[in-house]
Amino acid sequence: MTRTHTLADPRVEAALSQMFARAAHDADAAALAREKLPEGFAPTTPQEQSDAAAEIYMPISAAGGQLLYNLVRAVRPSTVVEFGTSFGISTLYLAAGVRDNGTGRVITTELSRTKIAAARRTFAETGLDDVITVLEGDARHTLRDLDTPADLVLLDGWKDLCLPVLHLLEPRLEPGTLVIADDVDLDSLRPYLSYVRDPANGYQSVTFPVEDGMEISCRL
Ligand SMILES: C[S@@+](CC[C@H](N)C(=O)[O-])C[C@H]1O[C@@H](n2cnc3c(N)ncnc32)[C@H](O)[C@@H]1O
Repeated sequence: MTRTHTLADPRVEAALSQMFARAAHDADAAALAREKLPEGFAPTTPQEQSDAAAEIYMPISAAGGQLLYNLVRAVRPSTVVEFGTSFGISTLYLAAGVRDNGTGRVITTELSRTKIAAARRTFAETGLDDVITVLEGDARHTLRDLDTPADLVLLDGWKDLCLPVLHLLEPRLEPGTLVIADDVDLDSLRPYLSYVRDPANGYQSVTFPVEDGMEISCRL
């Protein structure tokens, strides 16, 4: 018997390949963003950073996405929470896993209105919009009143906010919940990594060597 999966759905394959092709031009888009923020990212607010970066995809890698899909299949989460939708590449991998589980949903949050509009179109075109809820705004507010446990978490927004967002979600993490963060090589993720790698804080954490590295932390 041939088995298939939603990542092989032509609509999903086409959306992912188009978005990865556009993301290949991120360096050009980043140069334009730097012109909008001549003093750099540091003195600006997360909203200003997101507005300046509205054309930049900054996606997880395809291999990272396949890892997320497999984790969703294995964990069978009722609720996946994602911080940092961007144009929706990682969200599609998560939602494909949810679709193939036949149960669950993805809640994702993003600051850039431009990106949210594009991501919503993509979610509808791929037929995955019924399992995705997009929360518009700052994750520190949109995820504050989450009314359910977060059964699998992807933290991929601005790296200096990953630790505050984790703290916000901690009351909703049951023992055994996996929290995944992308881009372990970035300096701005260091405070987060120090926290989840210190067993005193209640995680067993491992760096998974997929492309630029994902930190997978299990809530104890
Ligand atoms: C690295 S990109 C996410 C890439 C996405 N996960 C993917 O694989 O395509 C980070 C995104 O997080 C968003 N972001 C940053 N800080 C945020 C915040 N406080 N609340 C919501 N979204 C935020 C940015 O606007 C940006 O689009």
